[in-house]
Amino acid sequence: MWDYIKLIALGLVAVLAAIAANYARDLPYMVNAIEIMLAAAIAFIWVLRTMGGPKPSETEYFDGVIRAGVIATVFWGIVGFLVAVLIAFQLAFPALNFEWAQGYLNFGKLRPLHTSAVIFAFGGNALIATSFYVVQRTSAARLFGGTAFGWFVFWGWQLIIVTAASGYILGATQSQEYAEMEWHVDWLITIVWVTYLITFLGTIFKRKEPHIYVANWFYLSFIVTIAMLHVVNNLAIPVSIFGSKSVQVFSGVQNAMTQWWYGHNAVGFFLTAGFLGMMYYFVPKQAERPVYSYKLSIVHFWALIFLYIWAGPHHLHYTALPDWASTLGMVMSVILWMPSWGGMINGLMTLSGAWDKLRTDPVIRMMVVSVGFYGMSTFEGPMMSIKAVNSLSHYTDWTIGHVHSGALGWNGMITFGALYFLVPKLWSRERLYSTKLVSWHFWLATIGIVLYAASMWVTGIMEGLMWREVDSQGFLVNAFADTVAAKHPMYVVRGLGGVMYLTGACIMAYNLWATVAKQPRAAAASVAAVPAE
Ligand code: HEM
Ligand code: HEM
Ligand SMILES: [Cu+2]
Repeated sequence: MWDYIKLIALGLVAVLAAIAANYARDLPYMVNAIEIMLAAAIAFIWVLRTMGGPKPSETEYFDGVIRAGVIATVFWGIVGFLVAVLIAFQLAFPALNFEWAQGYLNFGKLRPLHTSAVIFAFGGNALIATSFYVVQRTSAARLFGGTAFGWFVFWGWQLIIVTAASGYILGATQSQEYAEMEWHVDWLITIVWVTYLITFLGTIFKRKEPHIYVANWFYLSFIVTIAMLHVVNNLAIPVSIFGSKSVQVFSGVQNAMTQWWYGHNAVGFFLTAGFLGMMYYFVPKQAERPVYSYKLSIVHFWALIFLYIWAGPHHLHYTALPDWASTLGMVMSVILWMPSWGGMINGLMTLSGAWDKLRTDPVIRMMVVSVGFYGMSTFEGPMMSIKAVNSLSHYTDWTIGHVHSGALGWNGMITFGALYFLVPKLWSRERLYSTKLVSWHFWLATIGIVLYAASMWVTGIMEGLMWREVDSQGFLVNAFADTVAAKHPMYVVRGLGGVMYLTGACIMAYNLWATVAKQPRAAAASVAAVPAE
C-alpha cells in the first residue's frame, strides 16, 4: 500500500517538475526543475525495484542512512574547503577571478557557494547523521518512520544542496546572507525539515529509555528553531510560479532586523546548539567518562536558548535600527557569554580524571581543541557585540576571523572527532586505520586555524584603524585602496592556513576510507537496539 502511495507521489512530482521546467522563465529555475525531476524519477525507479522486499527488523538500529550521512559529510566538507581556498586566494590574487569564467566562478558567485557548502552541506549532513545516531542510541529505539523518512531526509537534503548551489552559480539569489536560496528551494527545505522534525521527535516518543538525554534536547532545539527562523525569514511572494524571482514580504529596516534575527540564530542554533548536542554525546563516549555536570547542562541549555534569540541586533549596530534594539542585542550578547562558557566548562571537565588520554588519543585532542575554540569564539563574540568595539571591528576582517575560529575550530574539529568515532562503529571495524594520520590531521588543522585567525585579527584591526585615521586637519589619511594593498600579505597567510586545513581533511578522508577498506571486521558487533549507551 505505502509503496503505491510513494510511487504516485514521486510520479506526480516528476511530472510537475517537468512541466515547470518547460514553462520556466529563467535558467536557474529551469535547471532546478530538471534536477528535481531527475531526483523524483530516480527515486521512482528505486521504489519500483525494491517493492515488496523484506522489511527491516524493528529491533535493529537504522544505520544505513547514518553511513550515507558520514560519507556525505566528508564529501561536502572537502568541496566546501576547496571552494574556500579558491576564494581566499581570489581575494589575495584577483587574477584568479578568471576572465573566461566571469559571471560564474568569480568571487561574488563562489562566496555564497562556500558559506552554504560548509554550513548547510558539511555542517548540515554532520548534524543530521549524528542526530540520527544519537537519538537512536540514547532512546534504545529504531528511527521513526521506517526507512522511508530517514532516506527522504537524507536525499532531500542532498537535492537541496545541489539545487541551491547550481542556482547560485546561475544567478538565483534573494541576497540575504545564509538564506540566499530562492523561494522554490525554500519550499523544498521546509518539506524536508518538517520530515526531519517528525523523524527525530517520533523516535523520542517511542523511546524505551524513560529519560531524554541532554544531547537530544540540544538537537531538538536546533531542529525546531531552524524551522521557525527559516519560515519567517523567507516569507516572500514569487513574481511568477514558473520563475525563481520573489519579493520579500518585509522591507527596509524590518527586513534587515528579520534577516539578522535569522542570521544570528543560524549561528546560535545551527552552528551552536546542534553541535553542542554532538559534544554532549561524543565527548563522553570518546573519553569514556560521564558528563561532568548534568545539572549544568540543563541550566546552560535553557539559558542559552533563551538568550540567543535576542542577540541578533548586534549585527546592525549604528544602522537605521532603533538605538534601543541595538543596545538590547548588545546586552543579551554579553550575558550570553555565561551559558556559552557553561557548555565549554562542561565539555572540558568531562575529561577530568582522563586527562592522560590527551597524550594517547588524538581524537580526544581534536575534541578538546574544538571545545577550546568554542570557548574562545564565544568570548570574542560578546566582546565584538559591545558597540564601541563593534565600531572598530564591523566591516573588517576581524569578523571573518571570529567566524572561522568558530567554524574551523569548533564546528570543524568536533565534526572530525565525531567522524573518527563513528566510522569504526558504523562499519564494525575494531579501530581506525591509523591514529598517526589522525595526529597529522590534528596538527595541520590546528596550525591552519591559528594562521587563519591570527592573520585576520591583524588585518582586521589594521584596516579598522586605517579607516579611522585622520590628520591634524581632520581629513582621512588613507584611501580605501591603501587598506586593500596593506592587507595583501595577510590574505596570503590566510590562504595557506586554508590549504593546511584542506590537506588535513583529505588525510581524514583517506584514513576513514582505509578504515573501512583495509581494517578487519570486528567480531560480533552489536547492532540490536539495547538500552541507552
Ligand atoms: C579551508 C578552510 C576555509 C577557508 C580558507 C575559508 C575562507 C573564507 C573566505 C575567504 C571567506 C570570505 C571572506 C570575505 O568575504 O572577506 C569566507 C567566508 C565565510 N566562511 Fe569560510 N573558509 C573556510 C572554512 C569555513 C568553514 C568550515 C565554515 C563553517 C562551518 C566557514 C564559514 C564561513 C562563513 C559563515 C563566511 C561568511 C563570513 C561573513 O560574512 O562574515 N568557512 N571563508
Ligand atoms: C556568545 C556567542 C557569540 C556572540 C555574542 C557573537 C557575536 C558576534 C558579533 C558581535 C559579530 C559581528 C557582527 C558584525 O559586526 O557584523 C558576529 C559575527 C559572526 N559570528 Fe559570532 N558570536 C558568538 C559566537 C559565534 C560562534 C560560536 C560562531 C560560529 C560557530 C559565530 C559565527 C559568526 C558568524 C558566521 C558571523 C558573521 C556574520 C556575518 O556578518 O555574516 N559566532 N558574532
Ligand atoms: Cu550574531
